[in-house]
Amino acid sequence: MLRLNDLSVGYGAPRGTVLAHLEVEVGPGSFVCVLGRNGAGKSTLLRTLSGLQAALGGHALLEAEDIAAMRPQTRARRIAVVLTERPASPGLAVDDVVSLGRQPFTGWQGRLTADDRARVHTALEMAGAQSFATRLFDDLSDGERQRVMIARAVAQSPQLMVLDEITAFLDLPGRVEVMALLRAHARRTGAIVLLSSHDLDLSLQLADSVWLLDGRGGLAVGTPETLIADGHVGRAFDTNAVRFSPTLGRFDLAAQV
Ligand SMILES: Nc1ncnc2c1ncn2[C@@H]1O[C@H](COP(=O)(O)OP(=O)(O)OP(=O)(O)O)[C@@H](O)[C@H]1O
Repeated sequence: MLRLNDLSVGYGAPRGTVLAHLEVEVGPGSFVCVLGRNGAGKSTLLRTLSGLQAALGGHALLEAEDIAAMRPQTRARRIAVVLTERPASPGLAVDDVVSLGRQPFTGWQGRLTADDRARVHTALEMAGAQSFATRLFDDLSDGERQRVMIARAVAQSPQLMVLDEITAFLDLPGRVEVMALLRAHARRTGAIVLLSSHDLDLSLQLADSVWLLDGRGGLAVGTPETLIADGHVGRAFDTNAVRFSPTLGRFDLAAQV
């Protein structure tokens, strides 16, 4: 269970609070999409939930344990984070990079057990990265690297997986495939998967639950169906040029454009 308990996130002055007093609970096995326009606060929220940024107030609890107070080793075992930044991995082959996902569990020598190796193998297959497992990570395309980082997170077998705009470099079939595999991973392992995305259509089709940031500091939480029907999606994304149609379930150009 992930619980946001009166959580406020943001920065010092001048930007200050981005999202305030969040109260949300997520059960195991949920695939949650975090949606909102540019600057709404998706990355700020996900960084805070990953323990990479201090909260301005309140707590984020994973299985009742405050994420901010976890020892780095504990956090590394329980939370996997995938960001769009490219980690430089000079000289490392893809399977070495994915094996790093097991590092929080290996002893001080970092030796992989047969179980660790099996998890790495399965993760590479799941993420569709098996065919380039022996290549150098730094030689891969952006989309291929993104799959490797997903494989590393899967190999880590975390309770919470946080992925920030990771589908940005993937082509359309790749995005569908990756989001579907993350949802299946959540269901199969009981992990909570939190993914921010600008892929509104796909997210609304695949998410168990959506966290919709309205860009004014508000957060609406619900199933895609309820958020669409209640007009939250339109309020968060409509502009003079495009409008979300709840009946069609997609954006249309506004009449005057
Ligand atoms: N390091 C920072 N210091 C101060 N303010 C920041 C910092 N990073 C982001 N912000 C501000 O916080 C707000 C939320 O930014 P954030 O990056 O979380 O939005 P986002 O929803 O992830 O946007 P995008 O879709 O463009 O990636 C914005 O107003 C942004 O300018």
